Amino acid sequence: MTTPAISVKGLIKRFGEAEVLHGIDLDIPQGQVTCLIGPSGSGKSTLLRCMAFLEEATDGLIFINGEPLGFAPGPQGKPVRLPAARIRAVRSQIGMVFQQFNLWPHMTALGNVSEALKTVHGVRKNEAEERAMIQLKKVGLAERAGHYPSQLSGGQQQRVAIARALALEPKIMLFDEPTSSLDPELTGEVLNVMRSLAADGMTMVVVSHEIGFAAAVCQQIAFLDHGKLLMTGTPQQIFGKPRHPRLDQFLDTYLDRGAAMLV
Ligand SMILES: Nc1ncnc2c1ncn2[C@@H]1O[C@H](COP(=O)(O)OP(=O)(O)OP(=O)(O)O)[C@@H](O)[C@H]1O
Repeated sequence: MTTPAISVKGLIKRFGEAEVLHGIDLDIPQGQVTCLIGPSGSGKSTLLRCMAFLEEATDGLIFINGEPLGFAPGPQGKPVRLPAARIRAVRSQIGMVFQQFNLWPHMTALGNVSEALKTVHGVRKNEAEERAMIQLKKVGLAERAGHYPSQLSGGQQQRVAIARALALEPKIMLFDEPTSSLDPELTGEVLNVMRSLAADGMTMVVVSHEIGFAAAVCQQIAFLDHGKLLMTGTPQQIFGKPRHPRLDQFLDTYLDRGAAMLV
């Protein structure tokens, strides 16, 4: 069997006294798109952020392409923290895109995409800009390379943010509500870029309220509710009838946002 791109085992996350993830087990298959859906506050972003080691798990383990992320199994079964260099190496396989684009306002699109290649990876300016242009082409923004964020629409800014993540050549891309701050027209252009990444075989995990996108593009849907993974399956298994009553309740809330097609 192929090693999952990400394997989450018994993940528990507490913020102080509050436990928000209660023991999650989830495999993210290679080359597929997995969508995390669920009501607000169910723990989707926290789970995604743990997968990127932006949050440390309180307990449990996460493996990226078979390698432990952050913590490895210790002698008494207790997770043991790995050295920072090891964490960085495993983490570098992951690219992340957030709801807020967080572009540097004083840099052009090309500057934003090439910056980390130069400063973090020590790539020479010319090569970094060549590689950045390849990614800007991929997201359909080659002709906007010289524009500053203030001269770009929200959708274009998010596409630059995607290109910036792709420039570091991740094996896995995580998206945390990438279209939530965009109006429907601009949402479509970002989802199209994500569709084409999926068609290229990129492993992706997407937290999204775009149920239509989840149904059409994802091979796996994971439904979270109150910090528990209630169901995992294909869109047909998850959205087909009869449905879990909690899922029906959740979909009812989102009917005006693309889920009507599922009913
Ligand atoms: N840094 C934090 N400190 C304390 N509590 C947090 C923190 N981050 C998240 N939480 C809590 O964890 C729970 C899960 O939050 P999370 O953002 O993961 O949910 P979500 O499903 O992504 O919600 P939404 O769809 O609204 O973004 C919530 O109760 C939230 O208040």
